Amino acid sequence: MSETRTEISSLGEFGLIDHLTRNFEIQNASTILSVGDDAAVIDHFGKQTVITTDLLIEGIHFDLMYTPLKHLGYKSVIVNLSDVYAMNAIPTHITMSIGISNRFSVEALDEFYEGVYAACSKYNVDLVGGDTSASQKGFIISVTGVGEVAPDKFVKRSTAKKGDLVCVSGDLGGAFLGLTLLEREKKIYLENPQIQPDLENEDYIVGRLLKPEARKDIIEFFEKNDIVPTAMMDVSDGISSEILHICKQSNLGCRLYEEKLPIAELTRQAAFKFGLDPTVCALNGGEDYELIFTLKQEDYDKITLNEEIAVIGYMSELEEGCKLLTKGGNTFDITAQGWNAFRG
Ligand SMILES: Nc1ncnc2c1ncn2[C@@H]1O[C@H](COP(=O)(O)OP(=O)(O)OP(=O)(O)O)[C@@H](O)[C@H]1O
Ligand SMILES: Cc1ncc(C[n+]2csc(CCOP(=O)(O)O)c2C)c(N)n1
Ligand SMILES: [Mg+2]
Repeated sequence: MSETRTEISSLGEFGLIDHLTRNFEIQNASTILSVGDDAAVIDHFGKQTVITTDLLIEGIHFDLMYTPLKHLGYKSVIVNLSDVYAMNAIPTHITMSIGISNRFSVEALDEFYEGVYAACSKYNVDLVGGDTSASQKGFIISVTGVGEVAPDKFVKRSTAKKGDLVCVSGDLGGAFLGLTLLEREKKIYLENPQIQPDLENEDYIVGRLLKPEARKDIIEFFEKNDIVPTAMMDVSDGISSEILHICKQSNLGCRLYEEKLPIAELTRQAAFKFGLDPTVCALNGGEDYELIFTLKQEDYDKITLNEEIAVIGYMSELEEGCKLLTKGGNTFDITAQGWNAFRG
């Protein structure tokens, strides 16, 4: 960020909006009308439209003490696009609404929007509107994403079938360990501001928290290989919570295998350093923004080539419950211990 500090009041609300959106170029033919009117107009030319919205609140979803604004702008878009991909759809448009306190300067918001635009450009999404307001305390962000999908190719949570394979993309638990590390360093710093944060060799887990990506590649892989998952959702709260949503909504049980859970070596090492069980971090951590999905068994051969996809179990009868088979041969009930903003 530059050294100058421009007060938002010097631009006014409309001046600020013009300032923040002045250089943005439209990338999608479906964007008929963008920023500047009462609403945007989108024409999806015969495709179906998916729409999803997310709220991010300072102190609940992010801490500005260790979150650079550019990363926050990027992540705010990513968490939303992840929900669009989780419907097997391609995101095309977002709106971005912000509530800002007078702590923020125009330069600070420029930095946030640099991240927003970086994500839009990487994922070919147009920012077509939003809303801007003052907030008495804390930074509030609301993102709405719109995407398109071929008629009836969208994938719900409720349509898994007995015997289907349970799969997950990427690896799990890293973001939670990044958060654990940054919270620890924050506490040390607050107790003794002379001590510099010790983040050496922790780029991977910190990156998983602060700069997640959405799994566009997995949706493109499905399209290319003629795969339509039977059910899918994204992993924001932790896979234990997410698989229970799929089971409940599909009226089925499941059996997952601890040894099959994809956990990066760097995540495993970080867990041991904190005296935590990597499996528990992978199951309950949250903010992985990976995709969990179920597939017909006959699609197994098609996915073995993709190293970014792990088969972690299968769907069973409702009566069999939702179980985790441990490396030691024990069976546990999977419980929803994932992230919950309302837990006291
Ligand atoms: N205040 C609300 N009013 C109306 N619908 C809501 C409200 N809050 C959530 N929903 C809807 O409830 C469903 C579940 O929402 P939830 O936010 O738990 O799922 P999610 O989008 O997968 O989670 P995440 O926010 O972590 O991405 C979605 O269909 C969502 O649109
Ligand atoms: C300061 C701070 N506190 C907690 C967390 C952890 N966290 C925030 S949102 C979320 C899951 C998805 O939320 P939602 O379901 O609301 O989209 C998790 C695990 C964090 N990153 N920063
Ligand atoms: Mg979701």
